[in-house]
Amino acid sequence: MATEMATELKQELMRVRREARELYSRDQVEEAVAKVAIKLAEDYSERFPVFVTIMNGGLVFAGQLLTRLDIPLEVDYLHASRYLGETSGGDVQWIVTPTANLEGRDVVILDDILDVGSTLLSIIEACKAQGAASVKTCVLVDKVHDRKAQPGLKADYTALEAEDLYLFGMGMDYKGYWRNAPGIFAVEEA
Ligand SMILES: O=P(O)(O)OC[C@H]1O[C@H](OP(=O)(O)OP(=O)(O)O)[C@H](O)[C@@H]1O
Ligand code: HPA
Repeated sequence: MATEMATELKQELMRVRREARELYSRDQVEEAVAKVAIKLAEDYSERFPVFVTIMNGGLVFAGQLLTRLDIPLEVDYLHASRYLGETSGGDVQWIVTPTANLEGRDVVILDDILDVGSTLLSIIEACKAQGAASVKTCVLVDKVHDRKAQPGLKADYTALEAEDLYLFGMGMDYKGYWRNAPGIFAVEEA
């Protein structure tokens, strides 16, 4: 029954948070974000780029990063998802496309995590198809494993690396929850 399931989910969400392993504290994340911001500010200071955040996961990272960039830039977002509240991914589904005209623009895509990389690859392709002059990617965390959609796939800017565990916090969700967790946490197997 629906109510019983909801109770189970509530208990699971509390257990996952309680038992999670902190990989990076909020302060460590902020420090890493500040370093990436320095590089981006150098590279884009005179290019009037558009920074496109991938919702929902990219929200927290973008919020931290953008205010550290004192350069003229535009902010836009798109919503694409291939996990849809689950912990394993399917095909990338586009929910909202960017409103800015990307033709001729220098585009920087912001996201929380590069895992397999299918999401970023699909978005890079879509931005190029719209005529972007350049498309670079910037992620908060790169999950280290050998299942990348293309061997050796990396973002152009990476704040942190993490081991091959299911992560949440700083924008990354566990079953739709805990994006707000203050740090990067790994789910401990029950
Ligand atoms: O590298 P990949 O294996 O493609 O996974 C990375 C993507 O997965 C998550 O999004 P999700 O589909 O969960 O949507 P969300 O942003 O709403 O959480 C995350 O925010 C990335 O966009
Ligand atoms: O480890 C993860 N956590 C949250 N969202 C994700 N999307 C891809 N991998 C992950």
